[in-house]
Amino acid sequence: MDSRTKGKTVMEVGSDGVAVITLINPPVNSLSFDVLYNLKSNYEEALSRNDVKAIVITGAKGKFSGGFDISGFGEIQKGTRKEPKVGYISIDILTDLLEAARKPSVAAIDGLALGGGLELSMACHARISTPGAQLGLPELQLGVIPGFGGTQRLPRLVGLTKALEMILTSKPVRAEEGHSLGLIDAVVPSAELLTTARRWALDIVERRKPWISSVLKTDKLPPLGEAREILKFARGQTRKQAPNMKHPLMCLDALETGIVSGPRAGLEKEAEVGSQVISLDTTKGLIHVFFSQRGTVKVPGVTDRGLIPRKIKKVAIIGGGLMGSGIATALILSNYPVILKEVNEKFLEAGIGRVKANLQSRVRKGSMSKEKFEKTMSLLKGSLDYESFRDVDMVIEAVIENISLKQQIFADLEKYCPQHCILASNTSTIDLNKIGERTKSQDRIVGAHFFSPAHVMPLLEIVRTNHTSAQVIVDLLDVGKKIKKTPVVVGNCTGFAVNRMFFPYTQAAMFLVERGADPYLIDSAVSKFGMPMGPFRLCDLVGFGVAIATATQFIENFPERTYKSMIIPLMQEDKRAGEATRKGFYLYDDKRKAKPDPELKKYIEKARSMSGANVDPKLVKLSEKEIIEMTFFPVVNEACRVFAEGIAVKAADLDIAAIFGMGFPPYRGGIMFWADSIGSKYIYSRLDEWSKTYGDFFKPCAFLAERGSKGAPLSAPVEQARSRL
Ligand SMILES: C/C=C/C(=O)SCCNC(=O)CCNC(=O)[C@H](O)C(C)(C)COP(=O)(O)OP(=O)(O)OC[C@H]1O[C@@H](n2cnc3c(N)ncnc32)[C@H](O)[C@@H]1OP(=O)(O)O
Repeated sequence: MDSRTKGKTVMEVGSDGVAVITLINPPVNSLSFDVLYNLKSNYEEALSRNDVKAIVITGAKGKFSGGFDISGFGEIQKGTRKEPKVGYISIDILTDLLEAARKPSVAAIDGLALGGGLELSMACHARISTPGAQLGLPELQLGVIPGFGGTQRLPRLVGLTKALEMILTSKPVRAEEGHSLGLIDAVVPSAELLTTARRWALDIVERRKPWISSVLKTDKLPPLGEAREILKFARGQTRKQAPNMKHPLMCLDALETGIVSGPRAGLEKEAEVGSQVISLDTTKGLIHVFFSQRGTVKVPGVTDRGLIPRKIKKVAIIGGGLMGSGIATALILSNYPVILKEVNEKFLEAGIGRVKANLQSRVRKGSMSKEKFEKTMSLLKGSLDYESFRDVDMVIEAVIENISLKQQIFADLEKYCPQHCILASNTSTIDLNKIGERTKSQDRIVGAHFFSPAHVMPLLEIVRTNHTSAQVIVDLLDVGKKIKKTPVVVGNCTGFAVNRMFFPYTQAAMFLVERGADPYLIDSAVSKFGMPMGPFRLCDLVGFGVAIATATQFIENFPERTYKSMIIPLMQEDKRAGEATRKGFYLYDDKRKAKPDPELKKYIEKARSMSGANVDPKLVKLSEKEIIEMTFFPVVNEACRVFAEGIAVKAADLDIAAIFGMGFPPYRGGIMFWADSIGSKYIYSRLDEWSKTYGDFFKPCAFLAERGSKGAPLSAPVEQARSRL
């Protein structure tokens, strides 16, 4: 293969007259332009050869195809590749050459057929699959649409309602379900896949099996009036669920055109819309996220040293509170035997009870069987001492944020655990060097910062000190993968990456409110921006106890840029501690529905007089855009510090940390990507102006000042970084 080309296809013609074309582009046989153009020429050759009666398309090494090569979209966006003529792939190649051919084709699907992969198979005249293969159109998740005919063929094969569900949720179905839906014609063991597909193709030639062009099918489509109602409902839902994104509605336009005006018009509309969506900002953001998420496991100097992850056979967790029990749940769900240690019987029972409740909720929802529940729970053992720690491979400490308590625990762990055992702390803010101060095991001390609830939230912040060994990081990355978390490896400091970015966000909100801005308008603007909730609603959810404990760490460590508001401590004094007490910035009813509270004014006014702040008429009347800038530019500023200090090695890691740790909207590409879409010059100038008016909380850091003065991108690599990694 030429080193400049990405993938290829090969064709072999058998004595039975079947040409087998194999897609080859490791690791997932993505459909690069090279693969697609090769496929076209192989296909043309097969059609022209007299010794070929039928064609089978398959993928190399147990995978049909993971879809169009996503980096191709990036090349078109950057202008490094010219986009082919609109409709060239979906109409000229897949419809007019492949589906309309006078020789039939069968797709032999092993492992997966996603996106363009499934669309290619739907243009064939039959599909045979191996058991368990994943079949789906996940394009919307990437900001694009199923643009290789998927908007037209899927509804015709599985019906409009199911097709909408698959396309709008981006969720794949397994081959067995695909078979019952009519998407797959037969499910056969892997060893029989090719022989069955070949025979099926010849059976079509001999008219023993039907010759079906999916795009021409109409039997699964509802009558026009009903179809319009279904699409209207889908549009309403989409507007509600994805108000800041255009591409899902554009995808529905393509679907509707096909149903109303026929498949040819539908394919043309799909091609037109498919080309338009590539240049949407939201699409650029989502594609950036796809590659950045996969990039977090590539840590220079760590994962490029050929280290093999050691097998972690048993894990111990210290502390069965909310975090400890969540972490235990995540681990046993991935088959790790776990010892949960507590200080007394009562706490231990409560901790095990929480794990049980986490699993029982799955049983109630039907996502876990009773047998699986019993089997999973049997992996958990309780303990009140360290005796059972003698053969554990990893310990995760998850007790309250108290430095001396943690120091004592780590000193004990060094005594009881084997030499190779990884000593991890789930601290969310405390410097790991301080935690390990009383041990000699600095090389195996690491942060494993989970987010609550730990068995649900996808991020795992792996915190590395200057002493943590590369092997320990590699081991933890492997555990992260096995428990299905997105890991981000960061350096050691107060708050690490996520909490350091989080902190200015809530602080900015407090600052604005003390100067007269309406907290409920702030929450509403931030939710419209795409965060799951605003900063005040979030403080209520997290609880004021946690908020104050975290704030204390920041006040101690970064006093020059900490805004000290008394709003939360004043409410806490009055036994308003957030959602758990049914009162915080909001009032909560029995169903936990939040309602604004007029009494809040009282606390704000008191806090204002304590801090000596005045109502600022300009800040009272902020537009939504200004609210977003004043709450998120301080986050960008802190992210820049984190990046410049080498706490994060890549700006893209901060994007992933912000998305999975803070709930930053993925379609904005993450905090640094979003900042660059606005421009460093503008962000710098705003922060600079605010810092002159309102003080050092807004002061742009040196990194932002330097890049802002040149208008340079914030996410460009840091040269000669004082990397802590
Ligand atoms: C009009 C048509 C449009 C389209 O078809 S758009 C594309 C639609 N397809 C998808 O959205 C599928 C995206 N890929 C995935 O969901 C997953 O991947 C898989 C389920 C296919 C495999 O998952 P796992 O086994 O966990 O591997 P991994 O780490 O996600 O990926 C392995 C490497 O494969 C690259 N990759 C995967 N899919 C594509 C693709 N479609 N185009 C380009 N690269 C792809 C990744 O980036 C990574 O690469 P590295 O090892 O260098 O990190």
